[in-house]
This record gives sequence, structure tokens and C-alpha cells, in this order.
Amino acid sequence: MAETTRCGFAALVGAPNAGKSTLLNRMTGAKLSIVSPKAQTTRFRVLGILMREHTQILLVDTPGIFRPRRKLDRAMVAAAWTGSDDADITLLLVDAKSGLTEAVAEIIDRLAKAGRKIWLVLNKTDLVTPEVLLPLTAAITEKLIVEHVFMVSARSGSGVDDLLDRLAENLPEGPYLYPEDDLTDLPDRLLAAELVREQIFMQTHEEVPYGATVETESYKERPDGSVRIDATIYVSRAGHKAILIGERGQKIRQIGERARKQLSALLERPCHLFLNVKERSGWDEERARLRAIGLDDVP
Ligand SMILES: Nc1nc2c(ncn2[C@@H]2O[C@H](COP(=O)(O)OP(=O)(O)OP(=O)(O)O)[C@@H](O)[C@H]2O)c(=O)[nH]1
Repeated sequence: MAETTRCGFAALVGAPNAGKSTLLNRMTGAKLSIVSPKAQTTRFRVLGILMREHTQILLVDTPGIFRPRRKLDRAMVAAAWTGSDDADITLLLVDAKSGLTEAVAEIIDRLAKAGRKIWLVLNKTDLVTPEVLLPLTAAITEKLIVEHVFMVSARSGSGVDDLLDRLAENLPEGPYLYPEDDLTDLPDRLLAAELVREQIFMQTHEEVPYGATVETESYKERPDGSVRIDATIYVSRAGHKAILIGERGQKIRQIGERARKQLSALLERPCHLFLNVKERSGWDEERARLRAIGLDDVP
């Protein structure tokens, strides 16, 4: 008799910097979503696909939820909530060290109204003493009905296996939606742009990374098995362009070099990456740019 299979979506919802991307990467065992110590680095949903026994778990990473001001921010927030609405189980990720902040309280209010099936995941337990976890859980469950509570450290991996086992048991029965060896539905060209953006976050400071967006202009597979990728970095201010390029082009070379190495490793083939920096004030208000980075339903 054929084995019963399960397949379903689990959305990761949380305040900026709760550790969603780190957890997603830990769960899938691959570097799918970009991780950076700066808040609001995730701009669109990334799907991590992972197999656990006879269950295919589809993980949706969402941007941190915060009060939107710019059109870009509003689109990010809308994308975050769509992720949660589509999911079978919503994992509310809370940074145990920061605790029940105002941002967390707002998310809780919204989740309470939506009536979703929620699992509370307290993250960064490596940073706190165990005594803070129970009162924090109590404070949250007073406002929101949650089905299960997990204590994890996305960084060390502690508690993550248990979370995965429980997810695998609880997702609905059904056929797999993706091939078993797929890792993500993130197209390679979007992955390339994300890796460049991650390097901008790591190698520049203050508003520069927030004012920059990256688009893959062309993605060509060559007969020798390598890929040539041309990407444009759009910046909203002239000053930022100079910073990104750096003295004698040193900064942009370093950004390109590191992104290229990671991309080659992920795609398992040699990559040639060409970067171009363009100034485009107000790009973050433009619909076409938002669409190019995967945010099309701009409210
Ligand atoms: N000590 C510790 N740090 C963690 C843990 N999980 C994440 N971090 C750190 O917290 C910071 C934010 O992590 P991200 O995974 O980028 O957070 P995010 O929720 O995806 O953030 P946004 O993309 O801004 O929404 C990074 O510096 C991580 O290294 C953890 O379990 N323990």
C-alpha cells in the first residue's frame, strides 16, 4: 500500500529581526533567505521546500511586519500578511530576548483577529536564561490562542528538529506540490539579485543599503555550463552611488566578488557576475521596480 503523504504551508511571521530568515535557513539546511543583522532585509516571500519523512513542508518567509510608510514598505507588509493567510500553520516567531515589544503586540492583535492556527516559536533562547521563557509565553498566550509553544535557537539549531517533526505530523494529507529534491521556488535570477543585496547590506552602512535595490537584467547559461549574470543596483541618491562604487571601484568589486562566490556555490556551477550602479531617485515609489523584486500587489 502506498505511504500516506502530507504537504502544506507554514508561514514564518514576526517582527523585524526576530530571526525568520535564520530559522528558515536552519530548517531547510540551505542558505535561501538572506540574513543580515540590519532590520527589514527580507522584501518578499521566499519559499523553502523541505522533506521530513513523508511530509513536504513548504516554508514561507515573510518580511518583518512594521508600520509602513513608503510604498515599498506597504508592499512588503502586504506580502507578509498574504504569506500568513495562505498558510496551513502560522509560526509566530518572537525574539525571546526583546520579549513582548510593541511590534510583537501589534502582530498578535492582527493574528488574533484573523483566527489562524498559530504556533508560538520563541527564538534566540541562547541569549536568555530559561526563567524568562515561561512568563513571556504566558504574556503572549493571554492575548492569543496558540496551539503549541516551541523554544528554539535558530542560530544553534536547538529545538528546531522538534519543531520540524511536529510540523511534519500536523500538515494536511495530500500529494507533494514540488519535486522532492527542490529547495526553493525562488528563481535563480531573483536569488542572484538577493545575494548582491545581501552583500550591500554587509558592506555598506546607514541608509545606503535601505536605499538600494537590485535587479537581474540578464541571466544567460553558457555552453560551457557557466552562467553570466548582469545585474543593476538602483540607488535613490547620487551620494550613495559613489559609496557603492568606492575608491577606484573597490567596493563594488568586493560586493560582486562575494556575491559571485555564494551564487556559484548555490547554483553549483561557475558564475560570472557583472554589476552596474544607477541612480534613480524615487525608485522605491515606482511600481515597475516593485514588481521586478517580486512585490506586485501594491496596496
Ligand atoms: N543569538 C541568536 N541570534 C539570532 C538567532 N536567530 C537569529 N539571530 C540573529 O538575529 C539577527 C536577525 O536575524 P534574521 O534572520 O535576519 O531576522 P529576520 O526576522 O529574518 O529579519 P527581517 O528580514 O529584517 O525581517 C541576525 O543578526 C541573526 O544572526 C538565535 O537563535 N540566536
